[in-house]
Amino acid sequence: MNARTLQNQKGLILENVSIQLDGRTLLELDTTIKPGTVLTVMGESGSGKSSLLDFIAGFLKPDFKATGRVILDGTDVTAVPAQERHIGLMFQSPLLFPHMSVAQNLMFAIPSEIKSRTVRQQLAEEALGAVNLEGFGSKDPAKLSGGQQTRVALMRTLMARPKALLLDEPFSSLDQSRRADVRQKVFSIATERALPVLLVTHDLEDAEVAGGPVHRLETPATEPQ
Ligand SMILES: Nc1ncnc2c1ncn2[C@@H]1O[C@H](COP(=O)(O)OP(=O)(O)OP(=O)(O)O)[C@@H](O)[C@H]1O
Repeated sequence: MNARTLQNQKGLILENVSIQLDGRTLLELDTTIKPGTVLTVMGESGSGKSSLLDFIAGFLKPDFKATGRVILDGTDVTAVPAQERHIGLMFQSPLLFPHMSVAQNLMFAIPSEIKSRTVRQQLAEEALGAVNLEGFGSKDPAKLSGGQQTRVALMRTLMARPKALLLDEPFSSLDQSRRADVRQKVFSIATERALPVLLVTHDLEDAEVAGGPVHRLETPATEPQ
């Protein structure tokens, strides 16, 4: 794809991506995730799901080699440092900072261009309201339930105004009813903000609700040591 064609491409393009480990190809993927749609990636343990996310986010471990390009909203970000890619990540564990209140966790992610403390506080409050956690700002994250922490983590990821979302089993610590709620919230925010989303999950229901294409990674013939 030449530079001029690239400029008009919205969404996340994974162009001829190939990841190798110890001289063997772990996975290959060539796809486009359109704005507001979810690509679900499934695969057995060891098939390379985390490595694929690491590559897209910009921190593939040095033991791996990769070729191909990551193109985000028309810009080739393959060689751009992770912190400048504007890609939001969410993992199985919420990973909230334990020494900060819930509101401080949220405000930490707000871009530094927004300097006004009042505005930052207001954005944090609005974010909590969006996931039905009004009034939780002053709480210690450790005192929240798993589902509440996951909702805060989701909003913290979104506060940074990412251009794409990579979700690595983000709902797996939630019980069934909370899982459905949080999942719905994530997908509706992604649609509202026209974010391309790559979701790694083992749950077929997640894939069904996401409604987008499903890519299955091949199981490695032999588990590398
Ligand atoms: N730092 C590393 N050095 C060498 N090999 C690694 C390293 N990290 C992971 N691997 C191997 O690379 C392969 C792919 O790992 P990866 O974590 O991407 O798979 P995964 O599909 O995410 O697995 P899981 O579902 O168990 O998290 C695995 O076989 C793993 O053992």
